[in-house]
Amino acid sequence: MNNNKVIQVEELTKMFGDFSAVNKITFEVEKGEIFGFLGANGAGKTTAMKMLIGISTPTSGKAKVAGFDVFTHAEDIKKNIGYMSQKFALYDDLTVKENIIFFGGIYGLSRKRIKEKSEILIAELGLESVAKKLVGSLPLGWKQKLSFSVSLLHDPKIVFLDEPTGGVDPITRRQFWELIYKAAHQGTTVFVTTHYMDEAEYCDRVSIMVNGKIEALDTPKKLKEQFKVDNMNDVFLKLARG
Ligand SMILES: Nc1ncnc2c1ncn2[C@@H]1O[C@H](COP(=O)(O)OP(=O)(O)OP(=O)(O)O)[C@@H](O)[C@H]1O
Repeated sequence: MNNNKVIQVEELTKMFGDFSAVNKITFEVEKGEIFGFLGANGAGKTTAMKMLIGISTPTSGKAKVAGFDVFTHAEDIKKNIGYMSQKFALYDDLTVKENIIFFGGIYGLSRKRIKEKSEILIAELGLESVAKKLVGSLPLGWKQKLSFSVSLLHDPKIVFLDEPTGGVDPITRRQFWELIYKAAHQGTTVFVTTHYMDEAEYCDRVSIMVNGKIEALDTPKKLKEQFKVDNMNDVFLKLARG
């Protein structure tokens, strides 16, 4: 595999009975790229992402993630990726520090490494004053930033973010995106689904799924040119709403 291609997908398909939830999608994502994965509700994003993170076997097609084949090496994929969603966050009844220690353990980090990482992470996020507080007592935006950092504890090549900023205000979302940029600058590939079109503008490239197919894929700038509109919201409306 070309080392710069962290995701390689060819004609990937998932059928539920006669229904193609994901219908022959083909794309590649490079190292350090922020790849936006957009589509209206029911377009097939979650189904596609589940195949890429190794928890759902495709019906047909090919896909490699972090160098591993989704058909034959799904377990290796799980160990080598980060994952964060709005729904799966941290444990509310553990403190900030305890969550880091807990997830560090799950990811197989040594005690020494967990200690180092937790100090760096708490300092980077400016969480010193709340390190011993229960995560449940923190505002949602802080939880999401912490959850993102925790998903990177084991230095994965790629992190999958499933609507990571749902429900928080635009300023907090912007701060969250600063963390995404930082991870990408350090070489982590970011695969992100979102319903916020301002966030689509922040991606290096964006794909838009409609009824199981990728109907458009390019940089936000080129997509706006192609559809002759001046924002991603209008690109999305033209495609996803017909
Ligand atoms: N296990 C399943 N069995 C049958 N149909 C399914 C199953 N999972 C998903 N689908 C269908 O596949 C289609 C795509 O669903 P999917 O959840 O992937 O969409 P999505 O783009 O992630 O939507 P959302 O933004 O609402 O999460 C939908 O029509 C859904 O009803």
